[in-house]
Amino acid sequence: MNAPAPAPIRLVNLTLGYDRRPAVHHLEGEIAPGAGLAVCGPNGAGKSTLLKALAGLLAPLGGSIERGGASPRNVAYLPQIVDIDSAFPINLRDFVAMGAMTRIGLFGGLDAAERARVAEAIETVGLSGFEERALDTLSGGQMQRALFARLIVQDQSVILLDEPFGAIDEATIDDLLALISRWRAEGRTVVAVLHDFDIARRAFPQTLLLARERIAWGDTRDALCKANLARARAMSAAFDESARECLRDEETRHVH
Ligand SMILES: Nc1ncnc2c1ncn2[C@@H]1O[C@H](COP(=O)(O)OP(=O)(O)OP(=O)(O)O)[C@@H](O)[C@H]1O
Repeated sequence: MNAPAPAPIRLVNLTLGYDRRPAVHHLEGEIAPGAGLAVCGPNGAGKSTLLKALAGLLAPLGGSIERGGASPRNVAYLPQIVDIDSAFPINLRDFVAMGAMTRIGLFGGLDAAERARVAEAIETVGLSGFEERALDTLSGGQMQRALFARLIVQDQSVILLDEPFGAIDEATIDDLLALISRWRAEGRTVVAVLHDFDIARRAFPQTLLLARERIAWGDTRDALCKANLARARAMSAAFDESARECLRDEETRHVH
């Protein structure tokens, strides 16, 4: 694995947001090495925001993410498909090879070992024969497979997936879930934002149910129980988008 010894990722009183407006409040928890964690919750709950922070793309407004010596560079991050530019003029092989960039640099050439790794990744996701195809000619499911092939080449110990199964068919979902189990069997940590609770129950032992704050974090079946889901919906509906400051911070300030 292209990574240092695994350490837990600790979220310490973590508050995240944009332009000082909090989107996720006071999150506490620990993601153990090798964990399979689903992040679920209503629209706008802060799921993608949390993933961006775990990927090192968003600095906390408060609190911290402790990585035990690892850096965000040791994380492979798959953004939501809407945020990916598939019109980029590149063929599938070169796109998958971009996963090797942290090892070889932006303009470094691929040696034989890296080329073999790229070919194997393409085969693993079932896209052999598509190597020369332009990215913008791939179907949605094929594009998702290509993105997973790039993650294989990245070879990181922590893999973050933002809604990896939107608009793809059952067969592709099954293949990609098999890949996720393989990653976990290799000791990698996988954190995935999921809207489909059945997939969370099937493939992710742990779930964080988020609605701007932590509603539940633990065994997936317990976290996604009816009572918690109802609470998440109510919290989300009650959230005041115009609130510029975190209410709990305000209260703490008044107490002191
Ligand atoms: N770049 C941004 N600038 C300002 N506000 C943002 C930005 N990105 C997200 N937000 C706001 O942060 C909050 C959380 O958004 P986020 O995308 O994390 O939610 P989500 O749980 O992933 O939602 P969904 O299920 O709809 O994808 C929302 O209120 C959103 O409008």
